[in-house]
Amino acid sequence: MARSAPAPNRQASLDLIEGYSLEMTGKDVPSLIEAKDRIPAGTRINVTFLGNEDLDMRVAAAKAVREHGFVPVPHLSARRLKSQAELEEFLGRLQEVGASEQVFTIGGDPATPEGPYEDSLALITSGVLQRYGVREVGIGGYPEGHPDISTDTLTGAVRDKAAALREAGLDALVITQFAFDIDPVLAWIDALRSAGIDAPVRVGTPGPAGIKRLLGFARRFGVGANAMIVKKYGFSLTNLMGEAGPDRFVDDLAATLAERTPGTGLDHPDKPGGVGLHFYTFGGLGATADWVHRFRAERSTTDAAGTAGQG
Ligand SMILES: NC(=O)C1=CN([C@@H]2O[C@H](COP(=O)(O)OP(=O)(O)OC[C@H]3O[C@@H](n4cnc5c(N)ncnc54)[C@H](O)[C@@H]3O)[C@@H](O)[C@H]2O)C=CC1
Ligand SMILES: Nc1nc(=O)c2c([nH]1)NC[C@@H]1CN(c3ccc(C(=O)N[C@@H](CCC(=O)O)C(=O)O)cc3)CN21
Repeated sequence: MARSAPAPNRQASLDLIEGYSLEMTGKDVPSLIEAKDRIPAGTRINVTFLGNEDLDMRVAAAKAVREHGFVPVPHLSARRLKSQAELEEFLGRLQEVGASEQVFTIGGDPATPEGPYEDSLALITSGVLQRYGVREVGIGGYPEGHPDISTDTLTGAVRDKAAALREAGLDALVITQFAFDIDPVLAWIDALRSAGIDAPVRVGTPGPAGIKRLLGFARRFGVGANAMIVKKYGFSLTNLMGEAGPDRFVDDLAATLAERTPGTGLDHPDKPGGVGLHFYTFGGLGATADWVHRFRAERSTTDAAGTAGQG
């Protein structure tokens, strides 16, 4: 039986949303330019490394992120890199545009590697990243597992990557696969902390988007979306028209984290032990930026007593 979340806690929701990060693809530069005035300066924006983009597009996207006053976090997809030379070319060009300090290393969807890197650990231990000014490395986390990879393998991989980053003197953070259900996310954060990993966690969160599109990505990436889960999230499988936003997901996650030992959980997402949000902008950067503004406004209103009340 699903745990019922505590009553919404406005301040906790506002704390959790602080310092959120966004994700865009190499094709989303027009969307970034359209939305740039509604995204807080200094926001971290990840740039995906998908099969249907090329290096020029990825470098141009990271450059645009930097030029508009945000922090670019380019993805390095281990299995999609054809050689060390390609990795060095990509990192060199990112460094030239001031976009190599923070990267996100990811295994890469190909079933077999296209080059020398089997997984994201191989990129971290290659010794190449530091040579191009990389200071911080994001790694993936899967509260609900992965369709092609066992949970034991994934757990071992997070541990090995965190250890390798510590050894290499690189900062680490974990960005989780998106979810519609906070229970597996909270259990996964507890397991990470019990394993002694205090890297900040950015919880993957679906930005507002069409319900059909959300379900399409959930199916493609192995994210739980049964009738009970999506009902808690705020939509119904019997009506796939319309849009859904993460309002309840963020409120429930924030209120639950806030109930925990003070000083854990809701610390700023860039501090060890902290938890923040990473939005997968399936419906567009602008739609996600607008959603954040509305979400904040609704929770910043003061009640009759003139204070930002609880719940
Ligand atoms: N969480 C996210 O936001 C994203 C996740 N992914 C995908 O998640 C998967 C895991 O990536 P990481 O967490 O960096 O794992 P990883 O690179 O740390 O690898 C963990 C283990 O899974 C194996 N593995 C990695 N990719 C695989 C694949 N495509 N098929 C079968 N086995 C694979 C590795 O050999 C290793 O033993 C990759 O397929 C990656 O493309 C891709 C983009 C974003
Ligand atoms: N296992 C796994 N693989 C992934 O590639 C992946 C995840 N998980 N977790 C979430 C992120 C987000 N990802 C994506 C992938 C495509 C679009 C997207 O908007 N695609 C456009 C056109 C293609 C493009 O713009 O690149 C689309 O309309 O599908 C967004 C986020 C990839 N990601």
